[in-house]
Amino acid sequence: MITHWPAPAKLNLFLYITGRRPDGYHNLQTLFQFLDYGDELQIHADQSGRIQLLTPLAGVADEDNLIVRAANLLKQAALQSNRLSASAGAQIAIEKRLPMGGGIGGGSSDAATVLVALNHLWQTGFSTEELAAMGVTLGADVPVFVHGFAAFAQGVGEELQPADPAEKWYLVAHPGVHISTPVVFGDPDLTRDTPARSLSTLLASPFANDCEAVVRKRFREVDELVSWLLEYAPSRLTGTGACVFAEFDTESAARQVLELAPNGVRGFVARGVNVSPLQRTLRGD
Ligand SMILES: C[C@](O)(CO)[C@H](O)COP(=O)(O)OP(=O)(O)OC[C@H]1O[C@@H](n2ccc(N)nc2=O)[C@H](O)[C@@H]1O
Ligand SMILES: Nc1ncnc2c1ncn2[C@@H]1O[C@H](COP(=O)(O)OP(=O)(O)OP(=O)(O)O)[C@@H](O)[C@H]1O
Repeated sequence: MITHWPAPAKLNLFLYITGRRPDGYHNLQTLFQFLDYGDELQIHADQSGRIQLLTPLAGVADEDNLIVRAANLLKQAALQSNRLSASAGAQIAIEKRLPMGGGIGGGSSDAATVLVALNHLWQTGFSTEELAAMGVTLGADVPVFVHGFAAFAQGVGEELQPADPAEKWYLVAHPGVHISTPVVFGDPDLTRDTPARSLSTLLASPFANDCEAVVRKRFREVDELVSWLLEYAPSRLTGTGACVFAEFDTESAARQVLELAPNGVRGFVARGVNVSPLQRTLRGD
């Protein structure tokens, strides 16, 4: 019985905005890779009929917590298709390591891990596609975490195609500011007209993030952090921020720079991986 389930972070190695849909959502071309670093969940299935979160998150009501929402979503879908009895329940605890709202996918990854883990523990037999379809209702990034392979994503992030980018070492740093995703996507100066390109063209071009210019303009802390990291390595924003990452060939090179980080900057060093730690756990690797 698996009891410990990883919820890894992700990076958007590149992120381009190719247009805006009538409903206001943006069409993206982005390359997702996982990190071998993240939250860790302990999950025990029981017969209490209840989803119990043993470790509430500060500032997030339990019913809004993506962990609880994902568990309830799976349970409802399983009840409706007669795969589960109403007495099915779970106790879930999380060791939260990922900064919230950092653009490294913490909440989405927690949700995906709960979907995959409870589908396994409750033996509800949903396919990966079915879990991803449930997950996208919780957040645009949940499907990539459910599938568990590095991916080139298009549409609003739901069209996934497996990819195999180099597995570099990253210094991921948080400048200590909160950045709201809708505010970035709503900025009038956001670049929204980058021409769509093929994956092979994108892989052969320098990687960039179309959100970075407006985020650097609005947040001096991000601007300064990117400028500082660029002195050492190729560096940019992930998602809509606030985290930025710098890319290195070795772990020790990344750690050396982390030790020099200015006051107020929190960070960690992790390896980029193309198969997610969640997939490895499920496969028993
Ligand atoms: C930018 C990424 O971090 C790339 O990985 C994600 O697509 C963002 O995913 P997320 O934080 O889960 O965002 P969601 O909760 O799905 O969307 C938050 C808000 O951001 C805007 N939004 C989000 C995704 C998208 N493709 N276009 C948008 O315009 C919408 O206003 C939406 O209401
Ligand atoms: N389990 C959870 N972990 C983190 N945040 C959660 C969780 N449940 C709900 N939330 C809410 O979701 C918000 C966004 O959190 P998250 O860490 O997923 O953002 P993010 O890293 O910006 O995600 P993305 O990279 O997908 O944009 C938080 O500010 C918090 O209010």
